[in-house]
Amino acid sequence: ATSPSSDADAISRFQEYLRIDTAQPAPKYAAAVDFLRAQAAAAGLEAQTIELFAGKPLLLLKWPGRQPSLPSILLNSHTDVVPSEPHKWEHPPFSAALDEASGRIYARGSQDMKCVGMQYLEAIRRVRAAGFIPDRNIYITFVPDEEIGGHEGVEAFVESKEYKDLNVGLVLDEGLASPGEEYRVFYAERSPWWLTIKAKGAPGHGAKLYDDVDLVKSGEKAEGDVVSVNFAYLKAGTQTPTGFVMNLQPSEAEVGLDIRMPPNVHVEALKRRLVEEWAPSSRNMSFEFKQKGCVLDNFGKPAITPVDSSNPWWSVFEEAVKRAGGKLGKPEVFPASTDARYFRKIGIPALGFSPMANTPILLHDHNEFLSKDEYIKGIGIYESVIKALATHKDDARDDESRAEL
Ligand SMILES: CSCC[C@H](NC=O)C(=O)O
Ligand SMILES: [Zn+2]
Ligand SMILES: [Zn+2]
Repeated sequence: ATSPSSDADAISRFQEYLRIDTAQPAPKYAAAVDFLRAQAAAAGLEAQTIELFAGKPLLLLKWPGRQPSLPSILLNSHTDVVPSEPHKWEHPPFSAALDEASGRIYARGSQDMKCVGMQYLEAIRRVRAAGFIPDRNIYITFVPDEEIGGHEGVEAFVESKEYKDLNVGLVLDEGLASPGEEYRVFYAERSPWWLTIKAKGAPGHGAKLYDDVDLVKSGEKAEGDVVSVNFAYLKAGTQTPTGFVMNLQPSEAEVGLDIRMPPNVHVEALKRRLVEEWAPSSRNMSFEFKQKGCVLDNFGKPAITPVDSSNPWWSVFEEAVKRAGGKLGKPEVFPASTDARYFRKIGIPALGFSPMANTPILLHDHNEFLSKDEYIKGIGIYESVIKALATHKDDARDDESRAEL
């Protein structure tokens, strides 16, 4: 049970975390980890800082279970946030200003995803205080660098001895806010392919004609189910203090494309198109991937976490959300990318879930906010989810797959 005063304390702690400027490209990771270690101590959790790369600490917390040989649960969140344009915000992005009238807390990271990291900790404090002890080990990770691809974060972590020792059975990671009353949950995601295409040609008179770069925009279907191709930038032309020169054929042009690939997409067809149509070398064009996420897992299958009876964790999760009074929408493919892909790639089931209903989707946007009521409700959801996932069900009526848990 929660009291208004403990809720108020939880909100203050959330604001404190939000006030730490962990924006890329220079996140204050040390400050975040110091704060989180203090929170972990208050929640009675064991803490270990793992620095696989200098200056990129990954905080691993542990709540030991009664039966440590069971597969464990890993609750993941990233500590970094994307940059912001402060002058376009109503409240400074690291003020965590609480608008009293609306109850909204404004901050970069309020949705993506400092809320989730703190909600895990608050939920654990509450279920511990109520005397709950998990059967399986519960781990909580606070990871760096998700927003820049996770290469020196979770991608490296899942290959480490530290990770392998955890015997992870299920990962929870981030999802998205939902403007409606149903929470959203994600069982897969689109892979990021960040592509630059360069065109080279002879400089000279601007009246010479060259072909344009042929670019495609995606059609409209479910957000996560289509390939999307978005311009990130276009770099060309010759600039002088008075503007771009019109009658000078540039010798180089470059386009940056943010491509997102759904897990079931026909990768070879797109690659062929790229080589033959978008950047043919016969036209002095070249391309380079700045990011190229895997569509398939290490076993050659689409990197998807089953959300049916073949995945015994799924029904436990689904029922726990319901029990706490939450409604779940139909499981979706995450339209962007998260660290969950690195777990799915090595065959570990991972669900993307950020319990924010009745909330506009503002991740990476100006004036990102979360209302304090939704934040507190989310803690209640995690209390239910953590208790359910932490409990070993071995009664006879359960099917074989459930028994494996
Ligand atoms: C190349 S990984 C980038 C990860 C980032 N994640 C969430 O916004 C994204 O742009 O989807
Ligand atoms: Zn995120
Ligand atoms: Zn993000």
